[in-house]
Amino acid sequence: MSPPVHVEVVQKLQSRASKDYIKEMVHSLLINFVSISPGSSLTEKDLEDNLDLTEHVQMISFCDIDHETEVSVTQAEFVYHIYKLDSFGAETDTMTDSSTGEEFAAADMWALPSQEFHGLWETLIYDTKLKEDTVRFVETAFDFADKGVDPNVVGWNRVVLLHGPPGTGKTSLCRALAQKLSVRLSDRFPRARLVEINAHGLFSKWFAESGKLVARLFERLEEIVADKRLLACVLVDEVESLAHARRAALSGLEPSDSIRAVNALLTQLDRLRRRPNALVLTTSNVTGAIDVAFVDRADIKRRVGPPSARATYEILRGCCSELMTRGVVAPREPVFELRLLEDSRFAESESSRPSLRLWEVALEAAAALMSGRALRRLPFLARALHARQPGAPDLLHFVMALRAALHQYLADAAELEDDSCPVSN
Ligand SMILES: Nc1ncnc2c1ncn2[C@@H]1O[C@H](COP(=O)(O)OP(=O)(O)OP(=O)(O)O)[C@@H](O)[C@H]1O
Repeated sequence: MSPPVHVEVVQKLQSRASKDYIKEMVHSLLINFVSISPGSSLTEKDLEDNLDLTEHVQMISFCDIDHETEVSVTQAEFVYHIYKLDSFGAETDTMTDSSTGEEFAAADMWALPSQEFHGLWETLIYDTKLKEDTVRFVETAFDFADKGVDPNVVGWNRVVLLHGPPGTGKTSLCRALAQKLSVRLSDRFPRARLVEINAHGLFSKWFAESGKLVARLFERLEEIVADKRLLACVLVDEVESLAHARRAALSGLEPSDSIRAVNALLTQLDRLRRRPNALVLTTSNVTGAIDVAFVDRADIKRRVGPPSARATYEILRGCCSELMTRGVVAPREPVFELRLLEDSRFAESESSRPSLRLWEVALEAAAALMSGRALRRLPFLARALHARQPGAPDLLHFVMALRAALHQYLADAAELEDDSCPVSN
């Protein structure tokens, strides 16, 4: 039997309807469809003919984790996730250094699913199964925890490490993953939080105070995880900074307080990962071994690299579509899916020309190992510097401007390298 299709339904904040009522309405809509396309969504505009639905529903999305191709509705089993997005944004947990009175952000905290991360999952494009695998790993780990599988017999844990070069989407993927889990696991965990620990900040300044700060931070975390029906995702970005701080302390460059603080943080994280409702997410820009024993134990370790040519094309295609939707590039015309270009054997026609030029830009950018972050900046540079006419450029002109922006970016990066400065991606 094929896996169910997960249908994610965002309920409007002001709607007071019950989840069951919404589920029934959405189900009655879907059974009239012939097939469902995983990864696609229905926005309010698509639903505007159905007044009942538009009163309560903001968006319906079909999850692409379990299916790659169209699913026929007659054969589909639907699993519904009805949720509202939290619109309060991050709550910053500030701490005060008692010796100087200075405040600094020790952690940011979001209630999930959050408005801020809505749609983030879809914007991240990898052509390996990185996103899907990561969700499955974590879901399996929660399932093992639920069933009481002894981790000493079958090795598993809920520590994720994403490592790779800067700007490749590691932090974004951790946030998107936490959001996705808060939706998919909402039966088990009706409440969810994401806590981002500013590890770099914790250890960069107040070494003497760090130990106390860590202790206070974890007291708060303990309060959060004490609620067993709450999914607590704790993100530690640039986890290698812990190893650096420890090494610096060991070599006598930093006061010995710092080593105690780093060790305290690692011990606390280690304790946290044993809580059945906690998930520890870590990222690192260091690709080799990170000398932090705690991270060594992560079962879920994945390298996140710069986007391939295919993923690059998809990222730029999404940027072009967004700019056409907003009228920055006009008129609206199709940017072909790569699959369509391949089906037509890359034959050039009036309508395929912009897509073919875009594919050439993607090939060049991927060959230069350009990061996702740098790619997402190219359209802005293209419009600002290389398509400067007063009116909106058409798609073909805009793609040529993208190519010019890419060449300028590569030339600037080469110059920076000549000056032996690290290139910021
Ligand atoms: N594969 C990708 N697909 C789509 N967007 C991407 C991809 N990789 C990076 N980006 C975009 O690049 C930006 C930076 O991503 P993010 O900060 O998550 O990267 P990172 O790897 O954590 O970087 P750093 O290590 O420097 O913090 C985000 O806006 C993200 O959407």
